[in-house]
Amino acid sequence: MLPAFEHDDFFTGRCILVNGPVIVGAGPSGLAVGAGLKQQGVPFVILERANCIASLWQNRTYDRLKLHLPKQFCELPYYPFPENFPEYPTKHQFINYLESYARKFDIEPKFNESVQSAKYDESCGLWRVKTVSKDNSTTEYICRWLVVASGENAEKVVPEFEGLHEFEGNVIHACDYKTGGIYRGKRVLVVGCGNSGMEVCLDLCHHQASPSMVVRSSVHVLPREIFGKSTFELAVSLMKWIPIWLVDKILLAAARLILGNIEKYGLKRPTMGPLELKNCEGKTPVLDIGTLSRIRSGVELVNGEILDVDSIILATGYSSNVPSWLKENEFFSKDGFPISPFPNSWKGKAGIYAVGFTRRGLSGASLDAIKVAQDIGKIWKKETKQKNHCVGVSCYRKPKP
Ligand SMILES: Cc1cc2nc3c(=O)[nH]c(=O)nc-3n(C[C@H](O)[C@H](O)[C@H](O)COP(=O)(O)OP(=O)(O)OC[C@H]3O[C@@H](n4cnc5c(N)ncnc54)[C@H](O)[C@@H]3O)c2cc1C
Ligand SMILES: NC(=O)C1=CN([C@@H]2O[C@H](COP(=O)(O)OP(=O)(O)OC[C@H]3O[C@@H](n4cnc5c(N)ncnc54)[C@H](OP(=O)(O)O)[C@@H]3O)[C@@H](O)[C@H]2O)C=CC1
Ligand SMILES: O=C(O)C(=O)Cc1c[nH]c2ccccc12
Repeated sequence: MLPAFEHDDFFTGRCILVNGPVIVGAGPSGLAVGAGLKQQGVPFVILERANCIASLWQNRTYDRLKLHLPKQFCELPYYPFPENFPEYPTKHQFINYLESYARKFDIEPKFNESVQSAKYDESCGLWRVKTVSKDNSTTEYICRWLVVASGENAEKVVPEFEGLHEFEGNVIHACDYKTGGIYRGKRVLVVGCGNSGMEVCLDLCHHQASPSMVVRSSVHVLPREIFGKSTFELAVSLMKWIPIWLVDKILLAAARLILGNIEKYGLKRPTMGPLELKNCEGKTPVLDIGTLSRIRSGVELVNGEILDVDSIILATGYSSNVPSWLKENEFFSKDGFPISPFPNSWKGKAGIYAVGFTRRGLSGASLDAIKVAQDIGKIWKKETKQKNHCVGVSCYRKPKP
């Protein structure tokens, strides 16, 4: 049955019926679901607001970025990284991999289509997904399944603070920072001490700028490696055997041994351990790739002082944008993340799915993608078989004798 149009919902653009799921976002999550569906012969449409795949990686990250988890935790399903990739691939290597991933599975997202709203139409049991493109034309996609893969980092968080509007220097968000060339010899205030803030500071140091970092609350900094083994890998192995709080204790002891007492640089540690904090609140620990040694080599601690700076970089994080377009309140909460925690966050009612919202980076996204593609594939095949059977019956004509 085709959807009934409501009075208050008058729509003038194109209308496209999709025989399969609509996937919102062509980042690693959307591509991984696409690959799983392609393998089963299930048709789908990926809607992407940018003009390329993985726009977070291509357009909103700095040049020097490398994956900070070892490569085995960052591969997408069904297609491994090339063998010559280093332990921590560069962003360019990762982007090349994603491009070949899309090519391998013949995934062609619809670019420049930003999803403005998605609503379940109970009258026909279908999702109605409206997009607007660059030329302002609108399209409505109608489908049985909706896969939300728009990312945990869809929008930048830009805080308001006193004096920001009067400040005459240059203010950017970390997502617009590429390299420190233009900051040579300048005093730069970096607001935020997550992985972005830390790595932007390090890059500024490499470019002979003088960064100061605002540390609002507390942060766990861990060495990226512990005795030659990736901290993340070590944590994952330990968690199979011992409780998470004990793993945290071990990580913190190792961090103390390797990094020393970081509190003396003004970096207070949260009371909860690093992995528990990541699990409970989604706050990612900083994996140090050299910033700490720069702090040691001489950054002053400023507290309540007035700082004279030339530029500001807001490394204040990101948010999901799902609440701005998804008209639904059972599966996603107001913060733009699924209400049910991992591992039950991938499937909702009425054909809605979420991929890449478990705060477990690329490995979490891959796990979601496999489950979602399998689930949709199973239902799609069953329904398609039934439909074909029906069509077969209705088209049957008794041959003339
Ligand atoms: C600087 C940085 C470094 C990171 N490094 C690592 C790492 O080393 N290892 C790791 O595991 N994770 C890392 N992450 C986490 C990151 O979330 C994942 O790497 C990955 O990008 C998540 O993929 P995704 O497809 O879920 O989201 P995204 O990559 O954000 O892709 C979502 C896509 O959806 C599109 N979109 C959003 N809203 C709409 C809309 N309304 N309509 C249409 N399209 C829309 C976006 O344009 C985007 O292309 C990093 C994150 C950042 C910010
Ligand atoms: N190499 C890599 O792989 C990298 C990975 N990433 C990943 O990208 C994701 C996003 O990281 P990131 O961009 O660092 O964001 P985060 O959300 O991790 O960190 C944001 C930081 O900004 C601070 N902050 C927010 N608002 C304010 C404010 N108004 N005043 C002062 N401080 C403020 C936060 O402080 P508070 O804690 O007090 O809220 C926090 O320190 C993470 O998952 C991270 O791991 C990022 C960079 C590199
Ligand atoms: O980089 C990110 O955003 C990630 O979410 C990767 C990640 C998942 N679990 C972690 C635990 C410690 C450090 C990074 C991660």
